[in-house]
Amino acid sequence: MRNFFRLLELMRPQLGFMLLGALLSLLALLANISLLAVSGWFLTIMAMAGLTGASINYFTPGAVVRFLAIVRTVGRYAERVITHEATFRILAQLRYYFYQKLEPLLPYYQVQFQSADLLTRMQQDIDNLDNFYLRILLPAVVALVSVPLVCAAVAYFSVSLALVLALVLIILGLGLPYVSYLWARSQQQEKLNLNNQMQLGLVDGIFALRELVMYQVAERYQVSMLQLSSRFLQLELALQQKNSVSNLVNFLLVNALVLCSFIILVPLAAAGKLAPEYIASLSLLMLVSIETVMALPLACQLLPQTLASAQRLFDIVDMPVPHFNQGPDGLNNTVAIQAGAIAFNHLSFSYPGQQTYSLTDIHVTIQPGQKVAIIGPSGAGKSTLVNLLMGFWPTAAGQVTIAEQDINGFSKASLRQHIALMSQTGHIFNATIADNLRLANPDATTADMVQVCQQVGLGDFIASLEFGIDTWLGETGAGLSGGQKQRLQLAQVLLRDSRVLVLDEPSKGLDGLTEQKMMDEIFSHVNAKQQTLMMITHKPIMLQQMDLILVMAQGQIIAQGDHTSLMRTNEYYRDLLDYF
Ligand SMILES: Nc1ncnc2c1ncn2[C@@H]1O[C@H](COP(=O)(O)OP(=O)(O)OP(=O)(O)O)[C@@H](O)[C@H]1O
Repeated sequence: MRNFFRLLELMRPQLGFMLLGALLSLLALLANISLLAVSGWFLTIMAMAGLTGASINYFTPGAVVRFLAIVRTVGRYAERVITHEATFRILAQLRYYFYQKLEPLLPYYQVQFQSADLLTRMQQDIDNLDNFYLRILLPAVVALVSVPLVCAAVAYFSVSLALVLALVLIILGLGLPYVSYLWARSQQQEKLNLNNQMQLGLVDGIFALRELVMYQVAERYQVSMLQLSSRFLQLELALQQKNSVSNLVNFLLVNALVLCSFIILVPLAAAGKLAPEYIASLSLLMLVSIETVMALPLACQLLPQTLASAQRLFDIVDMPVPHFNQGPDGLNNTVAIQAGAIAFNHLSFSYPGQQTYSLTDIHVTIQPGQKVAIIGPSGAGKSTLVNLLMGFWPTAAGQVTIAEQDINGFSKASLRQHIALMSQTGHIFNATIADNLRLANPDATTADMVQVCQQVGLGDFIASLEFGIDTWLGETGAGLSGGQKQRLQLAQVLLRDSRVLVLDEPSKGLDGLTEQKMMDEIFSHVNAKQQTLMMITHKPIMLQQMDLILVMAQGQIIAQGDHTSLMRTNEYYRDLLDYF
């Protein structure tokens, strides 16, 4: 129930729309019930007048019927508009809220989150929450108000009929759905789990399609997906069958209610305690009064599923947020990042939930404008070091400082404005080359973009394309080769014009000539702009041009110096270069 109230609290800003929607819904429902009841009464008195030849005023009832019909139609239309407006606003607000909560957690909990699972949560679970107002709260509120009103109106004519009506409505609205829920609970749960499994399997399968085909396991994958899918269909069928049984009981109860109304009302009319024209009116009212609770079975069915979706989303929201102790996005920070030295002061770091340290006692200072290479075997901690500089994780033991200020205190915005990172796992968006470049610098002109593409060796390729830099790239840059993707990411970093460039193996996989040209361009760019360069690389041609080389192994800096001195004095460095 805690999730129920948390959802209510989240939706509070849309309370006005929600209440207006409920009011209109109630109005349309009551107009419909009254319309049928008044019509029944009107038809009866008209028939009786026809039989007896009595003259009656049919203008007033006719006008009332027309008025109720208009209220019902307009009310239903307005109700649809307002309740859908409220739902869309709620959804937009929930999406924004959950994304805002998720964003600061993402680099921190990268290992725990599975992208397919996150996708399901952010898309399907949030979509499931749209049921909460439209299909759960709204019917419940409407039933709570309308059932007592309709029963009170019937009690005015016959208390016993009102009691029978109340009993049937409670059975139809709550009893029957509860029994159906218990009956189908385990299958519903299994269906939900299967649905999640299918989504995860499908997303993983699509991402890994090439590997599945390559390792000849695509067929096995298809069979496992088919098994899940046929079990899902079996469950759907079983649930539909149960639903049909519940619909049958529903139908029988409603008709029994109408029969009951005749059994109670006819003797009353015979005894002169009820005007006979009310018999048809009240019987029709019985028939239509089930509309007050008609949406409750679905609400009961959707409630557990919606609360389960809310729980999955709140599980993310409730994860402890890494504490960065952020400062304001002030000018001082910007000035400091632009001009200050970067220092790692006895920095040790372990990833959340890990027992071992990925970095141990890193102690080094990088002066503004210095070109620094970081080398070391796989798993040495090179990427971790640059990720800490980017502020992706808060540091606990030791410090990373810029101009002697702890970066935990810098705002993320000012840190990322002045430190540009080209990581190994950069993402190319499903957009044009120009759109991808503008992500890095929204103010870049076409000339800037063309120039930077030339610098990274993409000039000829882009010139050969029919639409040039306006060429659409497809999902994750499908229209580019691996090397071209890498160069496009480098172009983004250069276009960003930051004070510090952090490049994680920028020339990995490129042929010697392209690599040489690209590196020359990077160095002349960095020299011209007096930028600080930190580069993870193993390429000797680059190492020779670096001011400082940090040799890392098992999370430590085991040697540092320039290429010539390290070649002369450090055997590990020489072996490492031979190895690469
Ligand atoms: N998100 C993470 N969660 C937990 N452990 C991690 C995470 N990222 C890296 N590690 C661990 O930290 C250690 C250092 O990893 P890191 O990626 O920094 O090495 P690297 O030197 O950059 O390796 P490579 O050259 O292969 O990219 C490794 O033991 C790795 O398993």
